Amino acid sequence: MRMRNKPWAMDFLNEHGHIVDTDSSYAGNIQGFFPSKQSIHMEIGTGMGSFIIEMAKRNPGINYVGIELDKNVLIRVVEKVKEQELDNIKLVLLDARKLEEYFGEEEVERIYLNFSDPWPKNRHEKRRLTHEGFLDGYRKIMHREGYVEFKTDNRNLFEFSLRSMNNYGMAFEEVILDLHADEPPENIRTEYENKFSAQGNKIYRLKASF
Ligand SMILES: C[S@@+](CC[C@H](N)C(=O)[O-])C[C@H]1O[C@@H](n2cnc3c(N)ncnc32)[C@H](O)[C@@H]1O
Repeated sequence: MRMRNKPWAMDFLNEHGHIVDTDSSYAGNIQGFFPSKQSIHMEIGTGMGSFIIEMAKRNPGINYVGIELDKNVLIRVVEKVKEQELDNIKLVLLDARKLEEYFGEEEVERIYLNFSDPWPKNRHEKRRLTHEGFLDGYRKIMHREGYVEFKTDNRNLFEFSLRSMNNYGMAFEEVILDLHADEPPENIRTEYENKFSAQGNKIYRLKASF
C-alpha cells in the first residue's frame, strides 16, 4: 500500500495522542495510554484500519493497539479513530521487529495479522510476519492464554505460516481453508479481505497459541 508522503505526519500523530516516540519509555506501560485498564489486543499492519476500528466499536471492554510502520497510512487511521471518538484504540508507529522493546512480557492477549505482505521470494522470507524471527517477538509479549489469529488469501504464505508456527511448537486451535464459504458472524472483513474475496480468492484463517 503506497501513500503519498505527508511531511506533517509526525506532528499530526504526536498532537493526537498516539504513540510515535521511539525511546521505548512506555515499554510495559501501554495501559497508561488508555482511560481503563483492560485486556490488550493488537493488530500488526493495520493498513487503513477498518478491522481494528470495527473491533474496538464492538468490544468496548478491550483495549486495541494498532501497529503500523507507514506513517502516511497511520494518519488516515488516526483521523478515523478521532471522527468516531473511540477511546479504546491507540496506534503505534512501529516496525513489528521491535515489538519486544516496546511491550512487556505477557502484556498482549491477542495478535491479529491480517493479509500481511507475502514477500514471495525465498530470500525475503525473514520479512514475513509469521517467520520465526517475528514469532519470537510475539511469544515474549503474549499472555500465556493468548493466541495469534492470521488471515490471508495467499496460499503459499498460509502454508509457510503453518510450517513456521508448527516448527516453532505452536498449537493450532483453528485452521480454515475457505473462511467465506460459511462466514462466521464474528468475522470482520479488512479492506484487503474485501478486495481479494471480490476477485474470487479463498480466504484462509488460523488461530495458534504458544
Ligand atoms: C497488505 S497490507 C494489509 C492491510 C490490512 N491489514 C488489511 O488487511 O486490509 C499490510 C500492511 O502491513 C504493514 N506492515 C508491513 N510490515 C510491517 C511491519 N514489519 N511492522 C508493522 N507494519 C507492517 C504495511 O505497511 C501495510 O500497511
